Amino acid sequence: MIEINKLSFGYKRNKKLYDQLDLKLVSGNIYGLLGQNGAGKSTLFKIIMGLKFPKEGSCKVFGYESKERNPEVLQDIFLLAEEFYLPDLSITDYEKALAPFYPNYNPKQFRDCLTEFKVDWAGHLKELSYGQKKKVLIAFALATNCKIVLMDEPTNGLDIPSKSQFRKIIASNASEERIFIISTHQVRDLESLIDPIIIVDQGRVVFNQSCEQITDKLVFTRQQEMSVNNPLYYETAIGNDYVIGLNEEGVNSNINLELLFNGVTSEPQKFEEVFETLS
Ligand SMILES: Nc1ncnc2c1ncn2[C@@H]1O[C@H](COP(=O)(O)OP(=O)(O)OP(=O)(O)O)[C@@H](O)[C@H]1O
Repeated sequence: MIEINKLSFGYKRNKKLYDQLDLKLVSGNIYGLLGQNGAGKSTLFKIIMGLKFPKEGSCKVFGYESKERNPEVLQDIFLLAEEFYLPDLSITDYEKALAPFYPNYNPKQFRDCLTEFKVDWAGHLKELSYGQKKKVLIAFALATNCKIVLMDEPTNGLDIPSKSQFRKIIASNASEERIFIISTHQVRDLESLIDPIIIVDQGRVVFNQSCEQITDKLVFTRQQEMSVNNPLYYETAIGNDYVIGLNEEGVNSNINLELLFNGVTSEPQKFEEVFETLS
């Protein structure tokens, strides 16, 4: 549904942010997009939305080049940006102004989601806190029923109970026809929701695996709990060694996303080899 082929992009002429990027994203998934600050996550969203154009290669959404900004594509794709502007309107006027762009918009879904988030839908946007504004945008994004929903750091600014509500709401809105791509640094907020995991680093996708593939091939443990020979990656914390090893014994462990991210970004080749040789 989203096909990126040999895409190169840079803001400056002589400096490429992405170089020959290949990526295929299919419906029925809630992708987690991880990368260090400046890795290019927001830029990738802009390219998919047709807000930035590839310098080389292509980015196709539903078979159309995203740079063409085809209206049929735009009515089925929604970007919740990390930084956003909301006009000086009541929530209902905001809804009235934007909903007509989305043919599958469902007003009941919008109100139900706001009620779940404890935001009064009869309120005014200017009177809301940052977190409440974000909840309005999340609710609106879901109510558009767009087939592709891109969310840039959606849990930033949400309070603790809202983060688990967010996971619940996204999971209940996911379907075989939709693609969610959620970029985040708050991996703990989204553990158990995002799958597959994509990691971008230095202009390329260094990791793109489903959680099943990850737990099949890797084991996440503490050296004190299970002895791992030749760990792929380890971190020492107070009194503990957190380890990623090869899952040679067929053990079922929980993915430690923070550890995985640190491992893949510090030694991408090691992880690439594991997933290439074992697949
Ligand atoms: N409009 C712009 N003009 C020039 N450079 C830009 C522009 N927008 C982003 N960049 C640069 O492109 C790189 C990627 O930025 P981007 O915002 O896509 O990263 P990100 O992965 O989303 O980062 P973060 O996790 O900090 O939000 C950064 O080095 C940034 O400085």
